[in-house]
Amino acid sequence: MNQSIKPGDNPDLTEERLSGTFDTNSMAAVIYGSDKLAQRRREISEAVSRIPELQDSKPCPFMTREEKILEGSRKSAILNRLLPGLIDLDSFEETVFIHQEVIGIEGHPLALHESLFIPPIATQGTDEQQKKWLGRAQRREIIGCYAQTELGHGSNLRALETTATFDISSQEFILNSPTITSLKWWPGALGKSANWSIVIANLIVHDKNHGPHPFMVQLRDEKSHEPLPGITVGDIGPKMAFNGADNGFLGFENYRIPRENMLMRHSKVTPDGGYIRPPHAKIGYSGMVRVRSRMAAEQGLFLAHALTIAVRYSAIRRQGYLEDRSREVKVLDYQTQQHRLFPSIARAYAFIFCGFETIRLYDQLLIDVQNGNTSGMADLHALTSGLKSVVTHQTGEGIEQARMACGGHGYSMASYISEIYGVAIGGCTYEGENMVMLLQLARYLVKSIEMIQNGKSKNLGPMVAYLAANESEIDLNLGPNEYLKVFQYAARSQAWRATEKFQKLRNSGMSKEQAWNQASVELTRASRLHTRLYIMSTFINHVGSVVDQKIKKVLIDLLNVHITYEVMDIGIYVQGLLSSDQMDLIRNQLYVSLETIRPNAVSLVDSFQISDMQLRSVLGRRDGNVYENLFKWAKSCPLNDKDVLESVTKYLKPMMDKSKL
Ligand SMILES: CCCCCCCCCC/C=C\CCCCC/C=C/C(=O)SCCNC(=O)CCNC(=O)[C@H](O)C(C)(C)COP(=O)(O)OP(=O)(O)OC[C@H]1O[C@@H](n2cnc3c(N)ncnc32)[C@H](O)[C@@H]1OP(=O)(O)O
Ligand SMILES: Cc1cc2nc3c(=O)[nH]c(=O)nc-3n(C[C@H](O)[C@H](O)[C@H](O)COP(=O)(O)OP(=O)(O)OC[C@H]3O[C@@H](n4cnc5c(N)ncnc54)[C@H](O)[C@@H]3O)c2cc1C
Repeated sequence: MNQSIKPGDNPDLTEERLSGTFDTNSMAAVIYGSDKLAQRRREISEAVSRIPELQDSKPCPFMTREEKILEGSRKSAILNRLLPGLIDLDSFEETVFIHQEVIGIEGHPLALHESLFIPPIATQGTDEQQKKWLGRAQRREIIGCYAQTELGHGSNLRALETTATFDISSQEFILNSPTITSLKWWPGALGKSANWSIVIANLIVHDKNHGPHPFMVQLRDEKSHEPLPGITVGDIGPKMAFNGADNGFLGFENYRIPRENMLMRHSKVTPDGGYIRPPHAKIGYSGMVRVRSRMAAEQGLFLAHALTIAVRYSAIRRQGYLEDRSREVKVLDYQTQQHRLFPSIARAYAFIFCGFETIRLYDQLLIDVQNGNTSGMADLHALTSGLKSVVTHQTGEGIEQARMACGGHGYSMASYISEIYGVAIGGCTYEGENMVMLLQLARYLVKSIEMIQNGKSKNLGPMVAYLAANESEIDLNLGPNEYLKVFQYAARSQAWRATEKFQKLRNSGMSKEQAWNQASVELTRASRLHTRLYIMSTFINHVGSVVDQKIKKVLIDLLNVHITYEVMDIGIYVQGLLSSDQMDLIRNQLYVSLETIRPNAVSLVDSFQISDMQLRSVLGRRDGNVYENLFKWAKSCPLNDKDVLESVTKYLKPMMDKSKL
């Protein structure tokens, strides 16, 4: 049963919902991990919809940037008062969810507070530091951000220029931005809202640079909100999207903070200027790993937003004819439309499934690290580096296809897809530019192959064990596991090809860095294939674990769309393995899978259970009553407040008058 059916809905959409073969609440439970979690999302949406002061004052596309920031702040403040009665305050998921529900995806002054400011205090601060700041931050007595990137440096953290020099005599660190390129640039909420920040600066003790470390830094006076002396701070200006957030710049001039403001759970500076190393050199980067580990699920949901809009709209949009010339068909019936949208539905499910898995892996790693075991850090760094890169890229592609699938109306801000696209593709850049992160994973793949070459295959972790296999024939009595083998073949041969290229260049006398650079396109290809293999195998495992048979059946259908599409998409890498007859077979299986999934397409996107409030799309409305609401939306555009604008009276009219003969 599809739980979205209501009286007064567009009959085309109701027809789609009636053709679904499964219960959308049960599917939501599988998507979000449990019936309880899915149920909590519905309860929160429902509760929020009944609170008038949390509703949008006008559609976001009609707001200026200043209005967006004001609206985000207004709602954040109301939420802070109401949160205790609405959500479990200890749940990060519920906190994120309610903010997205109420404020949306365009960012807001507290967007970074929960995800990048509080976690480093909680994981890298000592017990005393947590006692001092955590409660204040959680109550939102202070608003924080995360200032790492600089005007001249982002990807390469080793080149950061901001310094924190220890002054033994005063027991203080002195922060400085020695050059224009050392200004912090980009941190969200820094521009106008935050009064505190985690600042990443090079720790200098006794003239020795110990590299980037995190510091708690007060930026603005807690009473007046004016920048404190020694601080230069402001907003960096409008962005491609995400304009509800005030990304900012920040400079320091001999700005002093107490020694106790360096986050010292792992690295320490003692009062006499001694430096105690962390248990793992990159432990200070763990805040980034945390955010990356959450990005697959987050991005999967961005894709889910765009697909909810495009699939629902495709079910009410009629254009052209198939056999029956008496009525135009739903565009969702065209194979091209299905090919454009259904593999993306499968990807959205796959990203969310493997996203929740990486969140679980991170949480486990955190426990291990707190217990002094850092051995899992390299694996998770490699995995999340690849995953954030592949998922953000494919999400961007999927959202853009969703926009095009909506024809002209997809281009209107009424669809809201352009905003979803703009926000989502920010993910290709933030938390590590995609190419840079793919190359981090490639280091791990190359090292794994070198282990095989050195006869140490048995030391390989489970995620890279396939690199040592030797599959050269596939029995195409195709089930998911055979597809997995095809993908393993592709990922393995590309990883070996890239590694051998790198090694050959090295053996020719080239420096390690030059050889790496000249092999880097091949290396990034290897990283993508490895990651896509991981996504596919997680999807297969997840579907295998589903108990409800009706849900399992439709997820198997979706998995078939995924595996056939993915293998067709990497055809060039499997030419040595699959014959052209086998490729034809897979292609036909894909077409059959598209037909099989067709009756469930609307129910599959309904199962994401994204409310109208959160979706903010006229095209994607749950009730499917698009045309009358598009007309209402257009009429409410501020340009239509007057019939004759100043642009006409001041310029166009005089121009036309002058042009009259
Ligand atoms: C109120 C609630 C609201 C909540 C809102 C949520 C809303 C959700 C919707 C969100 C929508 C929009 C939000 C937008 C938010 C945007 C926030 C963005 C923030 C940022 O971008 S912060 C800045 C991020 N910056 C980066 O990521 C920089 C990338 N660069 C690096 O990480 C590093 O420089 C590097 C890893 C590329 C290289 O580091 P380097 O020190 O030079 O090391 P290498 O020499 O390359 O490698 C040496 C070895 O170290 C290993 N290594 C590297 N990193 C790690 C690690 N993290 N862990 C373990 N090991 C690591 C590396 O593998 C090498 O190992 P090897 O020698 O090969 O064995
Ligand atoms: C929406 C948004 C929000 C952000 N929020 C924050 C925040 O809250 N806090 C914060 O500190 N930062 C934030 N950032 C900054 C972000 O983390 C950086 O922009 C990001 O890490 C990329 O760094 P960069 O801008 O220096 O890119 P660059 O490194 O200059 O990238 C430019 C090009 O160079 C290539 N390149 C760079 N190095 C290499 C290499 N070694 N090998 C091959 N190619 C390379 C890249 O692939 C890319 O094509 C945000 C950015 C955005 C877009």
